[in-house]
Amino acid sequence: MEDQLHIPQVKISYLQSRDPSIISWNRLEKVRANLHFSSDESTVPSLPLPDKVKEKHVDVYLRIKGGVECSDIYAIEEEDTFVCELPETSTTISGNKNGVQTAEKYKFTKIFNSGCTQEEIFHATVKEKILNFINGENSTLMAYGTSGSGKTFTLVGTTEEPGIIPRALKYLFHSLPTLEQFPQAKPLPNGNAVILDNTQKLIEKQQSQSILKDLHAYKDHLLHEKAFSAMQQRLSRDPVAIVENLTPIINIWVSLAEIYNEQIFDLLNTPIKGQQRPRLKIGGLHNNTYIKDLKFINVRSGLEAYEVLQYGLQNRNRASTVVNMQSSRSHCIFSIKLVQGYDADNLLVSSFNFCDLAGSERLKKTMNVGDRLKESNSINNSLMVLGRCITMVRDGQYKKENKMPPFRESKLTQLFQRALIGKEDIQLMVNVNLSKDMFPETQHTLNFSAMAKEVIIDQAPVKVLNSSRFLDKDFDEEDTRDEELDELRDRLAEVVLQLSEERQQNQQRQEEAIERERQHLINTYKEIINIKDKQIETLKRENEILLKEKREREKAHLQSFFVVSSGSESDFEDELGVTESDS
Ligand SMILES: Nc1ncnc2c1ncn2[C@@H]1O[C@H](COP(=O)(O)OP(=O)(O)OP(=O)(O)O)[C@@H](O)[C@H]1O
Repeated sequence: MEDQLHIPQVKISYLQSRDPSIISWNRLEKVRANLHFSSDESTVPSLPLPDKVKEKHVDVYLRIKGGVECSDIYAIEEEDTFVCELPETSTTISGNKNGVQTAEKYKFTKIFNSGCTQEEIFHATVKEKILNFINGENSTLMAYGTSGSGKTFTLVGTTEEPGIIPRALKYLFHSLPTLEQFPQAKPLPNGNAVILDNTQKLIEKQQSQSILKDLHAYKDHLLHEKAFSAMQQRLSRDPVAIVENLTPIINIWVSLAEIYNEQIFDLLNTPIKGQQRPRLKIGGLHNNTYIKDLKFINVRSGLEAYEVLQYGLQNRNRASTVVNMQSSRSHCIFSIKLVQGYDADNLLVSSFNFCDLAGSERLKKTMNVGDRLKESNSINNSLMVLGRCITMVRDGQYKKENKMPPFRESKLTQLFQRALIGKEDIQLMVNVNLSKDMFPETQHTLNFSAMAKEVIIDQAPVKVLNSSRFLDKDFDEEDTRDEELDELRDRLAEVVLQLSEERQQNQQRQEEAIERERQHLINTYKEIINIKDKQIETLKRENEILLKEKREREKAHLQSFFVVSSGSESDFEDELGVTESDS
């Protein structure tokens, strides 16, 4: 049985964008770097290839939010073990629920206490990865945590305390020589690159200049510029990496995308006035998923890249919620692409993705309604899918379970599936707020990170020196099929949404009609009751008159009878007084 499971069964997925090396989850096919040299190899100096990376686990860091009072149920042992005392009713990750007070231990690559500076965090996490990036390795850093736990602060930071991204940009550009005025090669979304002709060079230059010009019109632009130059000065004493064997072509490009309510938008694409920002689709190509039509902007310095980031961030969906005044309502992906090489046939593209995930939220706590509630549902759902994918990848690696993680159930996991299965370098920055009232959220976050920490990265980084022969046209057929599937899927989602909206509207209409009918009946019955009340009043009055008349008649009758029998009217009056009071 065991042996049968190990027979590779490579099935071509027509749901593109699944990594073809995924055969089953207990077996990840080993794919070795695939280098394409079309010209005489002896005349082309080869690009540096990293050594085969030893099997290792995903790096998971824990950052404890500063400026909040920490609950005393938490403790840090050494620099990598986080201890959490669980109340009797809690369930541990190992499934314990025995009514005994237990403590759960969580291992991290490193724990950053609330007093750690942004600089310390950068040095311990991303700095080394930047060198791997220059060597052609892809890398992803994801910031995960509940809303308000400090994800954006860790990645982007503030003008006084710049985060990992501006520091990474500074470090990257200082490790490279001064870049050419005009870009020579541009990355394609599908992972390849093309050499630009003179006209294209001009167009690309204009694109980046127009974005920078737009940004310079913002009033707080100067603040960013000052903060970045202040930071550059502060870091100028830091050792700068010496990178050898750099190629004649070196270009850096950046992009910024957001996944908002399961729709992808290009934050560097300013829509024409009055129009909505277009929705982008996911494309798939062999072992690569990418965002189609995402704009990449050429940058020549850390400052330029940082400015482009700031430009895009102004367009990000943010809103004030109960837990965070400036809550990010979307997952945001800032990508840096490095294109290096010699000529059209020898280009290498590496990417570094920084992913600022939207924070998970407890709906009860956030008390969100309307748009905020819709966003919360979408955020929580995609994070749940991320958790399920990580758990299933980990179970596949350890328990040899043969299940396909549900990558396609959310745009986020679809885009990062290659990194999530451990075939590319991925780091997770887990942000927690250890205040007492955040206990359930913190425990959930810790359990998530424990799963992620166990995922094995078992693949040497794949390097592909592309040839222009392998550009778009070769993949047209696959792309078209993908596009058709994407369109069908989108159409289906739209129809489902439309149906559910119509059902809701119908229900609302029905409820309104019932309410109207109810009100009508109430009013009708009220009127009937009014009329009846009036009739009763009239009857009462008539009855009283009749009674009075009758009494008058009887009185007259008695009077005449008395006069006839006794002869005195006054005697009758006296007698009547007695008679009336008696009666
Ligand atoms: N380590 C820290 N030290 C000081 N202030 C912090 C720290 N972490 C976060 N903050 C502050 O807390 C607030 C919320 O942080 P941030 O916006 O980064 O949270 P987030 O996790 O990105 O939230 P969301 O998911 O809702 O966008 C910000 O004002 C930020 O400056």
